[in-house]
Parts: sequence; C-alpha cells; structure tokens
Amino acid sequence: MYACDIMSDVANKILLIVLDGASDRPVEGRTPLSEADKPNLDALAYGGINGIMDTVGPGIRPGSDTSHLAILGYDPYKYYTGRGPFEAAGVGIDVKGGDIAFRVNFATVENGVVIDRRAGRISDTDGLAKAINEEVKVPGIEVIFKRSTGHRGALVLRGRGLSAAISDTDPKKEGLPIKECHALDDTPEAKRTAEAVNSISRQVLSLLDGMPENLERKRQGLPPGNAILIRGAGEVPHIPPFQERYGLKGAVIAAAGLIIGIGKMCGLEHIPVGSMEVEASGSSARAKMKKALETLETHDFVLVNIKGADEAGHDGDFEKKKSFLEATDAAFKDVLKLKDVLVIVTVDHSTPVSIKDHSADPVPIMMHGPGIRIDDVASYNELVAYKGGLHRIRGMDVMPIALDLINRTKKFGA
Ligand SMILES: O=C(O)[C@H](O)COP(=O)(O)O
Repeated sequence: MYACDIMSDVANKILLIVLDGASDRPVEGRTPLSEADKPNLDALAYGGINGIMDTVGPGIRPGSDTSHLAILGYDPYKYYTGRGPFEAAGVGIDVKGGDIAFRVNFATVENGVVIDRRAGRISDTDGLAKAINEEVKVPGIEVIFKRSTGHRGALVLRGRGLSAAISDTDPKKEGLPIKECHALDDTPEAKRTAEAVNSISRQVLSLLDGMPENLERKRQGLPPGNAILIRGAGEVPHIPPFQERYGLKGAVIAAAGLIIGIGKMCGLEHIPVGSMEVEASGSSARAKMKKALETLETHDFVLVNIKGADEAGHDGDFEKKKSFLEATDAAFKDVLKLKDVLVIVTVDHSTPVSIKDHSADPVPIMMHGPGIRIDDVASYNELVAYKGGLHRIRGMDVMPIALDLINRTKKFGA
C-alpha cells in the first residue's frame, strides 16, 4: 500500500514534437526509425505509453497540412480550405478574405517537361522570387509571391471575382508537362482565376531561365529553377483560436513555412529559430528543441516540427533518413528530464522511401510524463508501437487525451 501522501508530479504543460514524415514501410523488415540508433527517443518510449495513429483516418493518405490540423484538434474536413493559405501565412503574407493562395515549387523544366519538381532542392531563390514579384503581371489582379523554405514558395492572387475552384499545374511526377490550370466549376470566377494562373505560369517560364542565378546553376551542372509548379488553391480558413479552444497559450517552432502558417492560423505564437531552411543535420533540431524548452517557461503548449526525415523519404534515401533520425535523437536528451510536462512524440504521415511520397500507413505516437500508464514498448518505431497502451488512435484523439493527462478536461456528465 502506498501512503496517500506520496505526491507524484502532475503535468500542466504539453510539448508536442512532430517528426515530419519519419515513419516508413519495412524494407526487408527494417525501417529508418527501427534501425536508427536513438537512445533518447527509445528511453522516452520505454518510460511512456505508445501506440499507432491514423492522423486523419485509416487508409487516408494525409498531407502535412491536414494531418497537423487533426493533431491540433481541428477537423480537416471542417477547417481545411487548401494548402495555399497556410503556406502563405507561413511566409508572412497576410492572406485576406477573397484572396486565393497557393503552394508553389521552384522546378526544372526542359521543353515544357518537368524534369525535377524541386529544381535539385534549390535553396537560394531570393532573386528568382524578387523577379516574379516585380515582373509578373495580370490585369486587374494583384500578384503576390514570396519564397518559402528551400524549393518552396507561396503565391497569392488578390482582386475581385476570384475562386479557389481550380486545378493544379503541378503534375506531381517528373517526366510530365506542366499541367494547364482548369476551372473546377463553370463559374466565371473559376475560369478567370484559371486563366490568371496559366498566364503566371507562362510568364515565369520565359522570365527565369535566363536569369544569372540559373545560368550559374547550369554552369555548375545543377538543375535550374526555371519554372514554378502551382498547387493547393485555397481561401483563408476561419479557425477558432487555440487559446479559446483549449485555454492554453501555445507556440509553434518549425522550419517549414507550412507548419509555421498552420500554427499562426490556429493562433499559436511563432517562435523563430535559426534559418528558414529545413534541418540538414541534427544541430538545427537541437536548436529547435532547446528553444522549445525555453518557450515552455512562458507558454503552456509548444508544437515543434522537425522536417528533415520527410525530405529524405521524398528522396527515397533510407540511409539519409536513418542518419538524420540518429542525429536528431540528441535533441531529446533534455526532454527526458522534464518533470511537469506531458511530452508527445509523433509523426504527421509516413513517407516511405519505397514510394518517395506520403502514405496512409499509421504513424508511431508516444506520450511520456506524470500519470502515464507505462507500457512494455521499449523502442520508438512504427513496427512495435502498436503493442503499446494507446493501441490505435486518430489524430483528432491527441488533444482530448493530452488535455486529460494535464487535467484540463471537463467531466461529461454530473
Ligand atoms: O516538403 C514538402 O513541402 C511536402 O511535404 C512535399 O512537397 P514536394 O513534394 O512538392 O516537395
């Protein structure tokens, strides 16, 4: 019998860490997570409760956008209006009602065919973005373009009579031509917006190829960023602020513009850390985690997104993904020492190296902190997590479970 006066720590804050795209499908029975040497993440799993999670739903292949909305407790079927507005918010464009916003990739095109959707993961796009902003014109429509992380960018069309009911120009695969943008309904607004997008796509094609940055890239044998691929049209969503919804003062720490944008649109305070570039090594992850622990001094909830494993997944590189996860593990050393914090480590979607894209394979989730019913899982990975006490949950379950573990839920019933 324990003396009832034993006081265990009680968690009153939440640290939610998303290892973007980290989980995978087995390659000869192994995954980058299962093979990575990650003593700190494994210690958290060993001392916590584990499970697998369908971030949106079984068999639903999520983007980082819909999955983060679900994990934050915002039903994507209700609040998601397209990727564009979040990408735009993430790079500081103040998207207004009536604006149509898009995600954009700098890409490499030859004879009209996309040969690299990411222009060799080009990173220095400042000059290219400036040229697009200054040179590309559409009568009666303001064209706003800003670069984002790496090969990414955000485009906003501002004017009367626009619509998000239009298709993408991104073929999503190499070896295919840039797609014509089409109206997805027969409204004049959709037709006008599609025409504007096609005009922008054509203008950029003739603008970028001869720019000094691209001539230099070609000289170095690198793929030029001579085109833009446009996708994820959307209008600004109306999202109830996080603090009103949960009574928690929240913050977001991320390199990816998309995640920064989702956090800001949900009312989380963006805490900048280092460069906008996606972590190439563990050092950036360690800097984010250090800043997160500092931020917990002034906030009740901190979302940290660490993106590097996802890029390795998209590149189909098992060893690069495994090495990145190993380098990131050191960032979790101090997380183990937290006393009054509920730590949640999860993944927004699997990005299997075998398909170089997202999949619906459920992701591993682990919760660690005071009051947790510790299970027998001893390693953090998608192959064993199902054996844990969380079993199989959905993204929308995370916040209710977390709020209860920090004693912030209201009783259902008398
Ligand atoms: O990294 C991202 O922005 C997305 O997860 C993948 O987008 P991409 O395939 O266009 O790079």
